[in-house]
Amino acid sequence: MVEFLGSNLMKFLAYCILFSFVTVPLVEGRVRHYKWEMKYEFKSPDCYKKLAITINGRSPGPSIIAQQGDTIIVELKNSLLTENAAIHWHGIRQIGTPWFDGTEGVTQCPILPGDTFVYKFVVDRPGTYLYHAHYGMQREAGLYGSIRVSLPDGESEPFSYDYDRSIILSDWYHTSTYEQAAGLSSIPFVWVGEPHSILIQGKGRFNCSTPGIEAGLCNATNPECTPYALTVIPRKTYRLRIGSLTSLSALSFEIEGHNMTVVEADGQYVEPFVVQNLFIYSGETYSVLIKADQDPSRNYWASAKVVSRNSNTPNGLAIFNYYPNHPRRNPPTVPPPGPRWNNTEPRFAQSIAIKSHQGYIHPPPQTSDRVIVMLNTQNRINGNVRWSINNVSFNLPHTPYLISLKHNLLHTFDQSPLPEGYDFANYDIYSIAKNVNATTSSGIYKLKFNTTVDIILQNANTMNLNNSETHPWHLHGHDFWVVGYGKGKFDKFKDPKNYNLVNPIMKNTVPVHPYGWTALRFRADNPGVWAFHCHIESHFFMGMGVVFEEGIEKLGSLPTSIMGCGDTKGLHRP
Ligand SMILES: O=C1O[C@H]([C@@H](O)CO)C(O)=C1O
Repeated sequence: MVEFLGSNLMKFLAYCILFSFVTVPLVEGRVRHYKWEMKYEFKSPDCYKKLAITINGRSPGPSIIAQQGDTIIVELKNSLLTENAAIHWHGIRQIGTPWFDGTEGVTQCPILPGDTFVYKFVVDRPGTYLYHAHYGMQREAGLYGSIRVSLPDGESEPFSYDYDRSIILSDWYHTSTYEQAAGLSSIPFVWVGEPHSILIQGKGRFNCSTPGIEAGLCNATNPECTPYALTVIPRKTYRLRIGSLTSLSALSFEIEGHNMTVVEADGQYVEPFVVQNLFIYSGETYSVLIKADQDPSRNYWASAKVVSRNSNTPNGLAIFNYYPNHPRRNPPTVPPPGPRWNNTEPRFAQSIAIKSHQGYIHPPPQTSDRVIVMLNTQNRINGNVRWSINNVSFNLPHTPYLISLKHNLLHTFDQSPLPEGYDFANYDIYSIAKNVNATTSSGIYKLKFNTTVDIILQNANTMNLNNSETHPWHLHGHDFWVVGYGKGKFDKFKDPKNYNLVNPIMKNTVPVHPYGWTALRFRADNPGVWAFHCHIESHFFMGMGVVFEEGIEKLGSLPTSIMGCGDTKGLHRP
């Protein structure tokens, strides 16, 4: 009897174990441990020598290559000698770890020179993500890299390819972070201007014969500025993961003679669509499939051109290299000129074309609990040029919100609520900004936990005649559904009726086009404090952002490693 029971019990247990394996795949992944050191080093990414911030000697820094469910540990040593730092993991939602979002002033104190800070978080979804500095304007100095998260073993994607490659597009200035930041906060205002070069995977080419360039600073034969070569085997299909971490520029990317099929955006599968050139804004990532199906006896140009601004920056060039041609052999053709900078139509069209992949639709909630309209304007406040949301320009406090809110240090930031909208009836978005009564604030939007929030980003004219810019807005801690784009002034009665609530794409960064509006919907379901801002580095520096708080009461105690600055001094020593 005992024997009988025993053997059946064994069978039952074996069945349970087997069953649990079948229905609940093991999601717990590996731990991937990185040891990084940030330093200033002289680099010549576009042949011109300049101080750059490197990670382990490189800019772009090392890639994080992981699998869904892995835990990433980055031991980050700040060897910048005299400068603080922080790194944001862009597109990683930090569920349960809001303190490791890496946003200085919002989720942590800066990492002091000489200190090592340990970031630890789970990459819970497959896709293409980024990391970059989130302190002052350090991203401009080259502190960034890419994160690639693959599917768990045995799972497949809704498309196929032979090889997987990643590139980062960026823009590059010969002025330093300090010259830029000081100029932006000076009276009179000194604008950062257009970048000197566009870099493709950290390589560009400045014309060393430009008049006024000091001898010895620019060397056209420096191997550091050899164009990046993407080597391909004829007839194979490549998945190219493209991320933009420009400081300012909106780009159009293309590979001469090759179509690109867009399959992923910001970590979400999209219904595939074919483009000749891809518009990409700072903070966005895309995966495109490219078949190496052209004449294999030569190389082709890959080109990134500035759009949306009347820029004199030369196009960034790389070489799409057909093996076995030499990777440094220039293509026999003139690089493609790219689209006209001021034609917004194809950019709107691309935005509207992106839909969630049919097999991967996460439908949005059909209604929202709160609508916040955000009018984006450029203003002058006390003589400074600033950007404002509903006439309020954002000021980052010295004590990070996450710590202030959790430890009731409420005197550290403005407590008055921020405006939910703007008096649209009386605001002319086509005229030079007239809202002279703009103010600054470090106030935040408190969102009720587990509610659905709509944000309407409304663009307008800047302080210059006939000028409205493109702003890529990035939300930390969430993906949002992009439920609508429009031209002109948003109509709160008419436009919501045309929202796409069937198959909208989810993203973490989205453009608001010149004189247009973009509508987003998200669930406030991730306890923490999250920045939402224009990803143009100078614009965020000039106040173009807001902060959301949700569910903070659900968080346990904060790690003491994020403390030490402002009014948190003393909190970090128990
Ligand atoms: O914020 C900005 O300031 C300048 C210009 O509007 C003022 O000189 C510009 O092009 C921006 O994007």
